[in-house]
Amino acid sequence: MSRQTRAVAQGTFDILHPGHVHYLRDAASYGEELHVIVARADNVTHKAPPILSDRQRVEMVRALGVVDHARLGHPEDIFVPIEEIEPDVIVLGYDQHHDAEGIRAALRERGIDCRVERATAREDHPDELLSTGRIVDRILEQRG
Ligand SMILES: Cc1cc2nc3c(=O)[nH]c(=O)nc-3n(C[C@H](O)[C@H](O)[C@H](O)COP(=O)(O)O)c2cc1C
Ligand SMILES: Nc1ncnc2c1ncn2[C@@H]1O[C@H](COP(=O)(O)OP(=O)(O)OP(=O)(O)O)[C@@H](O)[C@H]1O
Repeated sequence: MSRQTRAVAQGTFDILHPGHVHYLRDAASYGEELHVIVARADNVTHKAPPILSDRQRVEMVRALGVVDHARLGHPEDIFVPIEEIEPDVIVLGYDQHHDAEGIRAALRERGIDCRVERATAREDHPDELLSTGRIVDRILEQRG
């Protein structure tokens, strides 16, 4: 029997919101099995560090119905989990700072045969806060 096609999504996933659910559903539509790599807090250097622990963020992502497998990322080399998962496609988030061409080049260099696609954004709705940063700001405004 042929194996299921694997899609990979990745991110910090600190304080889950419907934007995360949209991304993971979109990523899941690229394959039959969705694997999620949760960034280690030590590697989140491009924005404020996550509020919740590595362990808690992985547990919450793993509990989502759309997710088949979730794991904590590697401490140093983001391509180690990719080599282990052997995905058919990596789906970048709509606003993820990673450059798709740069990732494709790194994959080629390592001999990994895998597509790189970009997910769509969830449309803003007046009753939704679709950003962890904005949720934290709202908490500080209302409870700080
Ligand atoms: C293909 C790919 C693999 C990744 N693997 C890891 C990893 O092994 N360990 C890790 O800490 N972060 C990993 N990341 C996450 C990024 O390093 C970065 O922290 C992540 O995009 C979080 O940013 P965001 O929440 O703003 O999207 C990976 C990202 C990509 C695109
Ligand atoms: N509104 C949204 N629509 C679609 N995808 C989203 C949305 N918000 C987050 N994502 C995606 O979810 C993944 C993880 O996002 P991340 O953990 O950085 O959350 P965030 O809410 O964007 O954080 P912050 O507000 O701190 O920047 C990223 O790939 C990101 O593109």
